[in-house]
Formats: sequence, structure tokens, C-alpha cells
Amino acid sequence: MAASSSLLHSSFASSLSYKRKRFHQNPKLATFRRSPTIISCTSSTLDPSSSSNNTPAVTKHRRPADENIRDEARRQRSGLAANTFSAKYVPFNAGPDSREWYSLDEIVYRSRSGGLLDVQHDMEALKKFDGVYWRDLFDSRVGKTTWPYGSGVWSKKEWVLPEIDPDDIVSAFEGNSNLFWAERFGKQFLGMNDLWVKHCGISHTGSFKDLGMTVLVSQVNRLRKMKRPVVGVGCASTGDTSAALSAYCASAGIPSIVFLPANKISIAQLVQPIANGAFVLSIDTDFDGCMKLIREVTAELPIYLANSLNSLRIEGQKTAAIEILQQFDWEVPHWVIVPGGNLGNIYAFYKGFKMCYELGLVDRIPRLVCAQAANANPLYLYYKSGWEEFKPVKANSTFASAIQIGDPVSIDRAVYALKNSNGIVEEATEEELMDAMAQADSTGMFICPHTGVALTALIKLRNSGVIGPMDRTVVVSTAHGLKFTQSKVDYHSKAIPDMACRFANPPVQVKADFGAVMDVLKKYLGDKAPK
Ligand SMILES: Cc1ncc(COP(=O)(O)O)c(C=O)c1O
Ligand SMILES: N[C@@H](CCOP(=O)(O)O)C(=O)O
Repeated sequence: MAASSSLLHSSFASSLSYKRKRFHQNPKLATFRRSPTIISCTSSTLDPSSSSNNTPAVTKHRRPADENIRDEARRQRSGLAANTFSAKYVPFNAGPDSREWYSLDEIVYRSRSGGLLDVQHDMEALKKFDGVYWRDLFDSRVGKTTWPYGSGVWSKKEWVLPEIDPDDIVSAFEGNSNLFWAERFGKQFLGMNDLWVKHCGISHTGSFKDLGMTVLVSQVNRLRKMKRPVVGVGCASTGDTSAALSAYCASAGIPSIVFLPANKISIAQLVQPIANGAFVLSIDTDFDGCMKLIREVTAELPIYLANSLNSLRIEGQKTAAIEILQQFDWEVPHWVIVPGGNLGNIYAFYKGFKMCYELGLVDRIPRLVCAQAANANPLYLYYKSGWEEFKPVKANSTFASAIQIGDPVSIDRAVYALKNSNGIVEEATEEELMDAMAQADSTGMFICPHTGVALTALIKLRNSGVIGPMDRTVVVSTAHGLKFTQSKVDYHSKAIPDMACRFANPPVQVKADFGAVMDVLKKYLGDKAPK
């Protein structure tokens, strides 16, 4: 049974009463019922306490004062038919003959042959509802505090972890991040008028990692309630994964253990897991060394692995792609540019776009670009070799420290995503990424160096004519600039060896004296005056 397409011709608001009827008629749909906190306004009711006698009273169906949003969601669910959607782990990119699969309640990160896993949804069950139905459902949940759908991730729950009980969900209402129209940057530096920056770093812990971590920690919460052997959750990190893991674990009261490469992450990132009460190991190696250690440790101890090797993370991260389409009112951009390190996120974007295409929400997917720092560029080298042979590299120090990764665990996922989206890989030198960051900041953004890597890819592809001036393009900003202030201080102080820092804007030292202040201001204003 396909959901009615009559919704195509009516706004969601006017179709609400129609939908309500349908929910009641079909018990399967009842699980999607909108929150009863919808404002119902009756013009016949006048508010006697109102200063204006003609002001209509607004009657809200509020939850009782002693009921929180989780209780409210539980009450609304009671008596409703069980959820009909499901998902399981399968080997990543397995052929049609593969019979290998695992329940999401199993603790498994790799397939029998040692390959990656993927969360596979029951697409036939999801396809029983048409694209219009899913678009309307997702749109109806934006901007609410209804548990758990107020989250940008859990507003797509049926496509993420369909079987988890909302009671087990650990969420900070992540997602729903700003899609910023980069008007001035686009116009001034690139001659573009449809350039957008998806600010995934304006988030609970300051990076896109929140999107995946809410899913992973929620599943851990469920496993612990099921008495599965999970004493704590652990990750290797260049700073953002550990920040997200420690925050979500702390909010659920679950121990977290983080392996950090000593002296290779920013102070703001280091202090996040410390403040959130994680067990922090600062290890004298790089990220790849930490990753190797955490994999060995999680194979021995009842510590659940939280890196994106664990495919649950991808399920949350893919919702950023769905959100972009939603923010464009389900129009597909031409290009989406993502900075890549361990390479889970580029696949997550592909997966989100692909699901929207397969389930009829959109009619195509965008072309993807993965951008790497030249100092940590194994994917770029692989791409340039014509996908001949992958060789891990020793990652060198980069201002884009969160992507200083030489042996990415999701290399196969990234290649799959790029091949199936007619994708491109670009790279950025240190000077290029820092200049791009400074230029973007000078137009009112405050981005991280990784976003500088992505912007460099855009600049190169625009200059070579691959990306056209009218192409609607989205650059994914992966972390908040405030996590990386030292790199900005170094740049604007022109304190970086062998870097011109062409767009530096250092503060002017001036005496506390009216004349001295006037002199520098007059010079400044004179330079700015129209010639
Ligand atoms: C800020 C930031 N940007 C980009 C990335 C790259 O994401 P991925 O590892 O999924 O490629 C990471 C982490 O790796 C990150 O922390
Ligand atoms: N940038 C990441 C590196 C680890 O990536 P993950 O997505 O596999 O956890 C970080 O912040 O640690």
C-alpha cells in the first residue's frame, strides 16, 4: 500500500486533519502521530483575562506539570501498534548472495572476512510509504521539543534505529544545524550566488560527531539495559569524537574511555572529555597509533568501540544529508564538499542522499567532493592513481589536526561513495587551507581549519571551471571555529614559519592617548575611503 499522493497538492498544515484520520484508521501509522502539543485555536473562545476583549484564547494541550517529555512520549505510545520497520548489520557492499547478517543488539564491528559492516534497513517496509509521506513526516517534526523527534537525527528515527525504544535514546536534540548562505564569500571570492555552508559544528559538543554519537550511545544504553557485557565505551580520537562520546556518555551515566594522541589536539578539544568525566589516556603516538590500540583493547575488554568503524555512527551522521535536502525544500544541490579524515562522514553523506533517492524523496543525488589536507592525503593519492592501489601514509602535522589521519578505517566506504556519486577528491596545502579559513572568516564566518580544507577544494574546482558559477554548492563545516582558536591566533600574528599569512588582521598596538588613537583611526578610515 503506497501512501496517498494527494498530499502532493496540499500544504502540510491543511493536510493535518486528513492525516490524523489516517493515523487512526491505520494502526501502523499511529506510531507517527504528531504530538498533541499542537496549538488549537478556537475563535469562539475569548480570554476573559485579556486586556483586549476580542483576543482569541489559545488553548494548548499541554502535558501535565508532573510529566516530562520522555514520560509524555511513553504515554502517547502506550496501546499503539508495534513499529514495523527494522534494520540489521550486513557486510559492507556484500553481493546479493551474501547471507551474513547480525542483529543490531549484537556486539560486532567487522564481518566474518574482516571487512566493514553496514546497517541495512528493510527498504521494502520503508517503500510502503511514498516520498511525499516521508518528506511531510520529517518536515512536521522540525523545531519541536517532542521526544525524541525534536532532534534532527531522531526526527528520522524510522531510517536510523527504527527498533530502539525512545526511552533508551540519549539525545541532546542535536542536528537541525544552520545551512548558512555564504552570500559575501561566494560573490566576492568565487563569483557564485548559490553557495551554502552546512554548519554541522554549531552543535552540542561543537562538531558533527554528535549526530553519530547520539545513535551509538543510545544503542549502548539499550544494550546495557539488556544486560549485555558493556562496561564502558571507548574511542581513539583527534579531539571531536572524544568530545562527543564523553558528553553523551556523561549524560547517560555510562563510563567513557578516550585515547588521544599526546600534544596533537587543541586545548579546547582536550578539555571537553576531561570536563565530562571521561577516563582520558594521552598516548605518545599519532591518531593511527591510538586507533590500532583501541581496536586491540576493545577486542579484549568489555569496552564498546565508538569510532566510525562502528557503522551505527554512520546512521546518525547520514541525517545531515537528509537535512540539507529538507532545508532546500527537497531540491538537490549540485555539489556537496566534505572534509575527510577517517572517511566515515563522506560515506554517511552518500548514504543519506541515496536513501532519499531510493525512497522517492528526490530524483537524483548531488556530486560529492572529499577534501583532504595535503599533509594527510591517502585518499587523494589513491584517487589520483586512478583508484589503482591504496597505500596508507604517515600523516604529517596539519592545522586541520582533526583530519591528521594516514590510515583511514573507512577507506572502502569512501571509495564506494565517490564512485557512485561521480565524486572528486581534492587536497589543500597548509597555506591554502589557512588562507581559505581567513578569507571565510573575513566575510563573517568563524570556521575551523577543516572547513578551510573544504573551501580550498571549492576554490580549486571553481577556478578550474569544474564547479560552475550558478551551481548550488554546499560546503560541510564539520567543527566550530572556537575549538581551533590557536591556529587563528598564529595566522593573524603572522607567526607561522614559511607562510605569508596574506589575510592576517593583527591588532594595532596604540598608546592610551586621544591623539594617538585618532591618528591610527584616520589612517584606517583613509585607507577604506572609496577611491
Ligand atoms: C572537524 C572534523 N572534520 C572532519 C573530520 C573528518 O571526518 P571523517 O573522519 O568522517 O572523514 C573529522 C574527524 O575525522 C573532524 O573531527
Ligand atoms: N576526527 C575524528 C577522528 C576519528 O574519527 P571517527 O569518526 O572514526 O571517530 C575525531 O575527532 O576523533
